[in-house]
Amino acid sequence: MIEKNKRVLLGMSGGTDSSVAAMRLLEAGYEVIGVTFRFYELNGSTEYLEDARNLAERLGIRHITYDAREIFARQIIEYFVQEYLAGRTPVPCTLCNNYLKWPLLAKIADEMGVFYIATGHYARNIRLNETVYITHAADLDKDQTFFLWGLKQDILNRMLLPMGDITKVEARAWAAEHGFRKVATKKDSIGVCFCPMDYRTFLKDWLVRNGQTSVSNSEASINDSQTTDSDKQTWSDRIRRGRFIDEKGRFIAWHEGYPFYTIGQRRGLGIHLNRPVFVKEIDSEKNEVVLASLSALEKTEMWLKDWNLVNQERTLGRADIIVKIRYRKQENHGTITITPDHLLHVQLHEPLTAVAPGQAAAFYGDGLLLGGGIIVNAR
Ligand SMILES: Nc1ncnc2c1ncn2[C@@H]1O[C@H](COP(=O)(O)OP(=O)(O)OP(=O)(O)O)[C@@H](O)[C@H]1O
Repeated sequence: MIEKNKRVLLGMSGGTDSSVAAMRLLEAGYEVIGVTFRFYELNGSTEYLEDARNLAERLGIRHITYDAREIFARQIIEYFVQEYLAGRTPVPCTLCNNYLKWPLLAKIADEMGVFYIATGHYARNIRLNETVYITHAADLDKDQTFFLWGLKQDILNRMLLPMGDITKVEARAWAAEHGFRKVATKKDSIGVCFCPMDYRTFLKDWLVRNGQTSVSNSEASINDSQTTDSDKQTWSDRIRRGRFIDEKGRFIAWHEGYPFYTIGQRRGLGIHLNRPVFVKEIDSEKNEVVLASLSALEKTEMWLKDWNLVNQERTLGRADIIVKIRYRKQENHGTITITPDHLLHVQLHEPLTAVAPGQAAAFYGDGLLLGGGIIVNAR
């Protein structure tokens, strides 16, 4: 058991939030060690590493880098692509936070004999009767609790969240007042870190690049050529022109390939009808995308896998649980139970549209983040 001293390992991305978090932890009297994970480098840029290093140097704190590119590529990027290829909607940030970022922080902290771990997430935590819960940030606009439902007590017990009590505007002002102009004026990161553009462009690039990788491997070894051909076949097979159909199976128009559409999507379908239509279903086997009116997308029940509940008593069977399937403000009410095959069943009290398999649902009650899971099915 590591002693709870005033040492903390902080994830430093080089961005405003984790930089201000470092300053706030120092001000609170902690000895801060910064770690920057190399997850993914957009266009090969390592400016974030330099920024984190420079800041650590200015603050006089120890800084290390940790190369997590391989595991990130496998666990997050490949999962992201495979989910779209399976006709589902992935949640890479949720997975990264719950299964990669926080567990890595804990692992490295353990190796260093450091108890506390921290990030610049906008969230707070609170201990109630020996259980630690995540709660909303003071800045509700920036609240990131939605991404943290999978964390368990081993992590929650050690978390410090220095940005939970301040707003982003205050964070920028704080950095500026302390003479850190670059930190104060950094742009907010938007969307998924490895895919800030439209995911369709990313998907196309990734598939082409991975197809090409196989080709170049086969050039190195002639014996590989058969595998390569079948790989190429798989990609081109999966992404090909298909049919937009209505709920009765009638042809509406051609689409570019089912992975380029998500449930609930209205824009960018490339078709013009005299009524608004939305993606209702994706059939990856048949390469068909069902379009329907918004009301046809309404669901009142969901089943979740890979779920986590911080406290079952506070969550199960209660009628006032808030269910969120989006990071942004949307919220709904539901009753949650465990099914005999160990899924979570969510009975929604008001219908929700655009519920997509693969997405996450998070639960809140009494102002606490109570857990969540990955949507397998909805009706
Ligand atoms: N590459 C990284 N290395 C170490 N920690 C990271 C890294 N990326 C993110 N984090 C940690 O996770 C937190 C949340 O990251 P996220 O990218 O979701 O938010 P953000 O608002 O862009 O944060 P920031 O302004 O600090 O970049 C960050 O504040 C930071 O503590």
